[in-house]
Amino acid sequence: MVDVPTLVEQARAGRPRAVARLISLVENGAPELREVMAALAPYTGQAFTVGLTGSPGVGKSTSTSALVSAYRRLGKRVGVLAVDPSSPFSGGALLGDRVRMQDHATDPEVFIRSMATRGHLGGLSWTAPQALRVLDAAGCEVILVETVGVGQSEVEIAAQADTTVVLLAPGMGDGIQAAKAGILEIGDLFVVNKADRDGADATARELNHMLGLGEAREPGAWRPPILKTVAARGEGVDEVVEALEKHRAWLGEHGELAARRRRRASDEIEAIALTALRARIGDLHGDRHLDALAERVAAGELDPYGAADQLVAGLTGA
Ligand SMILES: Nc1nc2c(ncn2[C@@H]2O[C@H](COP(=O)(O)OP(=O)(O)OP(=O)(O)O)[C@@H](O)[C@H]2O)c(=O)[nH]1
Repeated sequence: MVDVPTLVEQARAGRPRAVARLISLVENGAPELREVMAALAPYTGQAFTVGLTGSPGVGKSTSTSALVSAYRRLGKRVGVLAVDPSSPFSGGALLGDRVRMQDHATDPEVFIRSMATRGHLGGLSWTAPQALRVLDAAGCEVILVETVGVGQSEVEIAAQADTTVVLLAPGMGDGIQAAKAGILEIGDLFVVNKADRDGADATARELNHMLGLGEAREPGAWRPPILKTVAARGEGVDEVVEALEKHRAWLGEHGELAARRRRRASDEIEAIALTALRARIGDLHGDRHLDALAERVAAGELDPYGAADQLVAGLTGA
């Protein structure tokens, strides 16, 4: 049995084990989640969430760790969520292996957690936002969401944050790769890491060109800055924090923060509702009903839309 009220109280007091247990409940899609989310709701909405994405090897975990240090210097409580949508492995193991994060392992004001979401019942659309709620309620003022890889799901997760940082590194043809993966559109901030290597300026220029940053924009529009860092030495990282704070202020002034959060909430509600519907289709009709419809569709006796209508109609009034 999970004692939800006690767990929530402990998490709010910043007890790492309680935070970890709540995130495990999210990850496992536990039945207690409904109660957990209801209890957490009044304490959420405070954290500034920052998504970080970029090709493997650009230095995401090094940058995340450097950003944690920078925010800690400002006295902020920080949460880190590393999401790996392609991995079925869960628990803290993943990040535990990530040596660069170990600098913060003993800091009681830093909460680090990795999540594997492959095969999760509700999919990604609700696991990451719900884990964010836990960290938010635990008093994290900033939450960094690092995604592993740049597949479509990773991009979606990073784009769900208040502010999204796209990381690149010189000499990897990264600009072009990023454009292909559709991540240029989601960047509020671009960071060319490994600026100690040749080609950082060229990458920044290429990016500037691809983003059309030289062109005129509407007055008041956000112009994504391109910054350079050497994350391994912490260089340029304070400037990234400054740019993040600028973007946060811009979001607030333009009503975008609220709009982004509403969009995120609406995705979350839809995902939960769809999961519930899917479960009800299964419960109400069982496979036999679906099989019978499928047989008729396959035999050309019924069209798939008509069959789907019959399935959905069975849900009303249930
Ligand atoms: N030269 C240089 N190397 C760096 C810098 N930042 C990170 N690295 C190195 O780049 C490699 C990849 O860094 P990670 O932080 O693991 O990169 P990642 O993007 O998280 O990579 P994945 O774990 O594969 O997703 C490591 O060997 C780092 O030490 C930098 O600013 N300059």
